[in-house]
Amino acid sequence: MATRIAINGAAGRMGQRLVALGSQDKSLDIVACFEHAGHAKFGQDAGVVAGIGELGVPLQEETDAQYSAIIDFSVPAGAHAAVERAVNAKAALVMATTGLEEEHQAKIREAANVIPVVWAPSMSTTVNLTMKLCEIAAEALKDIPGGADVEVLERHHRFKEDSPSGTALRFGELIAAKMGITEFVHGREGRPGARPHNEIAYHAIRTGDNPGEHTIIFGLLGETIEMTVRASNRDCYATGALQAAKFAAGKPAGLYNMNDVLGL
Ligand SMILES: NC(=O)C1=CN([C@@H]2O[C@H](COP(=O)(O)OP(=O)(O)OC[C@H]3O[C@@H](n4cnc5c(N)ncnc54)[C@H](O)[C@@H]3O)[C@@H](O)[C@H]2O)C=CC1
Ligand SMILES: O=C(O)C1=N[C@H](C(=O)O)C[C@H](O)C1
Repeated sequence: MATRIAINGAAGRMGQRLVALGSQDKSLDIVACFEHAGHAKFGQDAGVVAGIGELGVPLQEETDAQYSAIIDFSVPAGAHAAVERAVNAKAALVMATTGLEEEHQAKIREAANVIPVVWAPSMSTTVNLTMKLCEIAAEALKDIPGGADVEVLERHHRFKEDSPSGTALRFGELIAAKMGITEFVHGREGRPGARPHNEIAYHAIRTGDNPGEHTIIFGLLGETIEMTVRASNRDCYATGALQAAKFAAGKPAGLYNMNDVLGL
């Protein structure tokens, strides 16, 4: 039987790709498409808005439909609403929105006591694989003579509201945990002085319509290793999120990540 899903933020850049790809997947049934009532296309058919023709599901704030998973790609307030919807519906939650304040993050952790939650800053297979590779590099380089300097560069479209990306922050956290790094900086200017080893720096570039790329640099004295992972469109995130919804629906309550979903 198909997994019945709801999409939160359904008229957004990601929401539209979820509607388009989810509607082609015979193992899924999109039964609700939530949007902010102030959206210019609120009330219109979600499939028409996504450019795939009539889906029979409007952009709405409420639904009577039953669903077993809800996927959220929206904004912090929308993510908060998605948590409440998931808990009330006893449905699984796939949380993809980034830039969440601590209060929103606490709500997600609390929800995971009663429902299954897949929470990840990137639903992409190659990004999650690169995270694993960076952990291997960090472990190998943590005690290298002369030290290894770690910097995380990310590039995204001009419309992105949060910086640095949630993915960049996760790369930094994972590497810091392996290397025992405790300081984080965001860009540099003036005369900050010689670079300390106990620091990871983030650099966020915002141009055009870039769907997302991350470069992680481990700079040694005499050689450098860089890992770059790059999306050419948003479908890598959408397919990962749809896979996460199928994975989580019906699972025991708890916090899961994309390694669980992808078996990494
Ligand atoms: N985890 C992942 O793999 C990925 C995460 N993201 C994150 O997803 C989020 C959304 O990204 P985009 O689709 O590019 O943004 P977007 O701005 O195109 O879409 C957000 C949508 O949420 C809607 N919205 C606002 N308030 C809402 C509410 N209260 N309830 C329901 N919907 C509401 C907006 O009207 C808009 O249509 C961002 O935080 C982004 O960083 C984006 C791509 C991949
Ligand atoms: O806003 C985006 O577009 C993206 N956001 C996510 C993030 O902040 O990490 C994931 C992806 O890089 C695209």
